[in-house]
Amino acid sequence: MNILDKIVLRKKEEIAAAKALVSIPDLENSVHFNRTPYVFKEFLLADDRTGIIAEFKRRSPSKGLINGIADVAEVTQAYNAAGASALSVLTDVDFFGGKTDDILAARAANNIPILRKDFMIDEYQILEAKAWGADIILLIASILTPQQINDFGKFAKNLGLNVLLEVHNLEELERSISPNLDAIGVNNRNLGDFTVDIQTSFDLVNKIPDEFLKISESAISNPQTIKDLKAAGFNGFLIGENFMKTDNPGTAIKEFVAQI
Ligand SMILES: O=C(O)c1ccccc1NCC(=O)[C@H](O)[C@H](O)COP(=O)(O)O
Repeated sequence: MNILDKIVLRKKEEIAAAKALVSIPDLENSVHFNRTPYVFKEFLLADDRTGIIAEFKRRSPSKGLINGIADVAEVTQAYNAAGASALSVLTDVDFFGGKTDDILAARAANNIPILRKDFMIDEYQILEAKAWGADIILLIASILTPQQINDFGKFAKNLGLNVLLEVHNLEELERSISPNLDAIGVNNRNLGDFTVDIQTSFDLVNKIPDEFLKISESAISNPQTIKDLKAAGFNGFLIGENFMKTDNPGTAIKEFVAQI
């Protein structure tokens, strides 16, 4: 069984446990549920923002422990102050060391969009994202059918959330495009074998219809790469490990931004 299959299998158990603990009416009555989410596009294209979606990531299947001590409010505030257009907060517990409280803490500390970064396979998770104060959800093409992408996208849009679709190749892109999406991200990491190649983004950028925001995801560590991706047509750049692996992710993003 590959890692994605393992993640999805465990995710089903995680969702069943969450449903038993917190009902849908409880989610709908939570403090953030009725707030109007930020519009992702406005922050991604703003002149005073960098296009960087800065990720809070403690660990990953490919790298193991990345940062066991960083404080989510402190780091995300520093990302925001450095000009991040949005924050990505991993909420997967077992494989990425995420917590529900991470989104709540990031929400309380910041006034820019937050992506709930997780493996979304059930509408319940979209309701959770809204209840926790997220603005954007991720739909990963390799674990969803085109019908699920369309339906989950519609469900999220009806809640006012922004929707980011993640693809890794042309076949996933072509079968997954739906009107219920705001942005399409090209993941430079192959989630099956963890190999990374920025060329994946350059190969796919012109295949993404211009009505969608274009995001390059993963394995970005060089400021020159941002310049090259921008020139190729990308609007956004999802970066996690490059900042989180340092002793001070806030300083790392500041120094990175000074060079783009
Ligand atoms: O990062 C992993 O090892 C990973 C493994 C399996 C599924 C997803 C994975 N990562 C999720 C991501 O998309 C990245 O956290 C995100 O794009 C940031 O990437 P990076 O800048 O390389 O940390």
